[in-house]
Amino acid sequence: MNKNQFVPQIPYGTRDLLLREAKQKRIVEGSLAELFSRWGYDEVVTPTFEYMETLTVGTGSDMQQHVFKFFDKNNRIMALKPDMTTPIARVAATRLKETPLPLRLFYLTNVFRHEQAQAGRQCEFYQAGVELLGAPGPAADAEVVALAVEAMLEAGLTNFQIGLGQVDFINGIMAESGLTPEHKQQVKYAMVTRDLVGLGEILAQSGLSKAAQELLRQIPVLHGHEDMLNHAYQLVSNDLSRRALDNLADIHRLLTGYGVDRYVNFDLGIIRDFDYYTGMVFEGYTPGLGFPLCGGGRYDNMLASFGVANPATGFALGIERVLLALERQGIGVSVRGKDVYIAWAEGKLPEAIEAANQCRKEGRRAELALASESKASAETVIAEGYEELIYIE
Ligand SMILES: N[C@@H](Cc1c[nH]c[nH+]1)C(=O)O
Repeated sequence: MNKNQFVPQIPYGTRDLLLREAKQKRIVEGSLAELFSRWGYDEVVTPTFEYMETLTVGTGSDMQQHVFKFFDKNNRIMALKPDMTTPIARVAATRLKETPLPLRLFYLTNVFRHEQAQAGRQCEFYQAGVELLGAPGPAADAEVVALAVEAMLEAGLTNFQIGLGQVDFINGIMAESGLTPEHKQQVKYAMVTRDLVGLGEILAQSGLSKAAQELLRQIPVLHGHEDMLNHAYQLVSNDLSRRALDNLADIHRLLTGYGVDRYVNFDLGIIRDFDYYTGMVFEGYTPGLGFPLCGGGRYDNMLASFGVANPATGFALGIERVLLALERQGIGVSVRGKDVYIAWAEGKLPEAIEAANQCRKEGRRAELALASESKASAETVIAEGYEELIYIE
């Protein structure tokens, strides 16, 4: 081989989805689009990139470090969208401003974030998600969580759990703790990354009372069912945290009505990696995958930053993560095989084209040979997975 031969590479954190994987992706996305539409959601498509200042309005400072930025011809800073929640809030506050609420929107798209790449975590990845805009109460939150459960079932997963949390539980504790803003940020970061040792160290240096430290240290392990909520209620005395727990109980009651409560437990340690959440938050986990399959929550302040104050809630599901989980759990996505191979003897191409047209009209997947061949050689293709050989002679 020529030593100087150019070996093209793809950028860090990107992947080619080939053949079977691309087909599986399309099948899963297709069934999710139908599911969302059965629940009354309409699709929206927004640009791949936005002005950086638009994304800054929506996403917090932490996420901005993960955004891919570039300049347009006029030197304005652009960014590849790191999620769809901010672009949808922009659309809802501008072009869809006059549309009656609530608005139910869904999307299937690629998004971009600088990440430490590994299987299931790439810098470019695909999301399916919904945003429910203009509805403040637990009914909207329960709808979104129930739809997330249905989306995972629709994709073929059965073994998963949703952890349901509420950001105000922690906010209430933080507010009464007297932590400095800097320490608050560090505590939150340790909780997002589930770094319990780090959390312990930060608290030890915080100057808080032993009781306050103990309470904050417990948050990441506060997960379970109703009895855990009751226990948490006893731990806190501030209004904000208690209202957060009441809100979770209300949402959970509705999830029982949806028949999905067995997939949901409470997890008060959930803090998502976007700063925009203002209420319930959730993440979906499955065995064998070290990061969430889906996540979402309520974000009531984002639309106001675009000039139209409206509450909102939503979630997104990682398509590659779902495919990876299906593969690791040995669950096949049934991908349609090859139906017919049409081969032809010397001079018979026109008849073979006609046969191929006919098969395709009947909805069969027909592959037409591009050169004449003997019947014996054509017959070997059956071993390649075609269901039928048509030989024109
Ligand atoms: N945009 C969030 C998910 C979400 C949708 N709506 C609210 N949250 C994410 O990418 O994780």
